[in-house]
Amino acid sequence: MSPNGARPVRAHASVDNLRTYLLAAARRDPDRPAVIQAAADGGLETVTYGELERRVDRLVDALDALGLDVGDRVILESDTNADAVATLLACATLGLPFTPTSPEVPDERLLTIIDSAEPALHIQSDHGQRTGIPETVGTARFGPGGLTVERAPAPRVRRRRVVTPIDTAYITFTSGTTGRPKGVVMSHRGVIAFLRGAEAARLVTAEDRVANTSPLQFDFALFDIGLALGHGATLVPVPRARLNWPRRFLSYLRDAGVTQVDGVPSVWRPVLRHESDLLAEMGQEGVLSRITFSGEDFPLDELRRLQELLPKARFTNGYGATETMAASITEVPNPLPPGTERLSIGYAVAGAEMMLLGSDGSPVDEPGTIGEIYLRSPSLFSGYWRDPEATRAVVLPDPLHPGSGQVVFKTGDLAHMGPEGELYFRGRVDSQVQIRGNRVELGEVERRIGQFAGVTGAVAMVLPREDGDPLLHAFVTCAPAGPAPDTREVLAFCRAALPAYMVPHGLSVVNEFPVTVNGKVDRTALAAHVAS
Ligand SMILES: Nc1ncnc2c1ncn2[C@@H]1O[C@H](COS(=O)(=O)NC(=O)C[C@H](N)c2ccccc2)[C@@H](O)[C@H]1O
Repeated sequence: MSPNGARPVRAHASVDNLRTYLLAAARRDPDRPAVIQAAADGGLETVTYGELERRVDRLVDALDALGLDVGDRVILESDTNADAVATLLACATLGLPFTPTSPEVPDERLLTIIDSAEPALHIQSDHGQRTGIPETVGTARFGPGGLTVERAPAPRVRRRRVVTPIDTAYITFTSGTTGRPKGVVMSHRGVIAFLRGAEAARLVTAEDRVANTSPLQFDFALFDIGLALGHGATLVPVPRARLNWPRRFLSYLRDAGVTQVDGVPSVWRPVLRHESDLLAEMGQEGVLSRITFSGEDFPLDELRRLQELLPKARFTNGYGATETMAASITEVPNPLPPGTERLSIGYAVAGAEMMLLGSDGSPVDEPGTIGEIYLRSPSLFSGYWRDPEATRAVVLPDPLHPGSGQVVFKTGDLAHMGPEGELYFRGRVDSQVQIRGNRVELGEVERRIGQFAGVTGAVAMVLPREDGDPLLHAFVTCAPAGPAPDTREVLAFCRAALPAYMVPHGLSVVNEFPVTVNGKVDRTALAAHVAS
């Protein structure tokens, strides 16, 4: 019995709960490897499904003893590893929503999240460095030995007894474009609905070893955990430090026998730049059988170079927003047919539906015409944490059946439909820019610049200006060997093929593109580059 006499809360094995869904393989074959990870001695260690479940249950008992109530929040700060997964599964078992964050998230952002989430507990790993957690929050550490409580959370009376599928599994804070981060509240039912929908894409079998390269606060990491464990496969978390050293990154993948690598496009940039030979060697070995990416457009010239090095691998484009975990999983042909201008984001996963609406709210079903993607999905989030107004702005009555009570998610993404109804991403609604009254598609400018000899990457954006038209500016990276391209020549090259209003006003050569903590191109940092 727990301290105040209540029956301990548990998720019953029969209902949808992250723990039951992700540990199902432990029932089937507890000796299979659940996680292969870097060991303290620099080698690799394996945690089986049986061992993982033992760690979960030991953490459940320790957390249960703290007398937290279903719905009390826990901040889980860690790199992705077996003990972090055990901790989030222990939280799921007890109905404690976890807010994932990672060591590289700056202090003031963590404090903003704590201010919003008002968590009962902050848990970090044994060797976590975080200090300065407010007194109102309990603190603890986890490790292979279990949970060590440093500061017990404030006592509370337990009101709830059971954990239900619509209870919150996690709240992940996105860096919303407007400063204040928004807490995306995902229920057990929602997360499992997407993972079940993704099963139909048959990305993974139990023999696969899936490398995760995203930080825990990015739901691409949570998808990787769900995908690997949900199929009884093996999760291989890649330590952050390895990602910045391409040779160490590739040797880690090889040593761990990784068969799939999940990551945003930027994780491949250093490898393509510095270790293409080693990657080509691995491509010939044929162990790497699938590359799954998401988060932003994969620049096509980089994707083509990656495909040349991995001719036997399959490529998958995962599209969607944290508010529904994701929306579509689409096979990308390898090699890309010549002349391909954009990647398809295909069709929504089983059980969900993407539709295009025009700015007047009417359905767009004319191939080639741009509309905004609205998503009907069983994995729709529960809402933004304590922000009903922001929720109402994106969870809308189904425009096709307004009286039905159905709701859809307004994605803020634009797309056009292809001949078979498959969708092609055309940027964000708020990134459609007008230059001197003309709509400019930044991707088109970037594609043109990318064709200039020696340019390896291009990012176009408008720089805000107090007075007068916003200025179109482009940033390029170039091959390490060759000379930096002459900016005047690049602009002349644009003028030869683009209307005048689409020719950048300025062009900067940068060594590499800055990325956000989630690994996406950081356009704010780029703009600051020019301001400085
Ligand atoms: N494959 C894409 N092409 C092009 N633009 C994209 C793409 N995937 C997102 N995006 C963009 O990123 C936005 C969502 O950003 S997010 O909320 O941080 N979520 C993600 O980036 C990852 C997403 N939750 C996810 C998790 C797990 C598997 C697949 C996808 C979308 O609305 C798109 O604008």
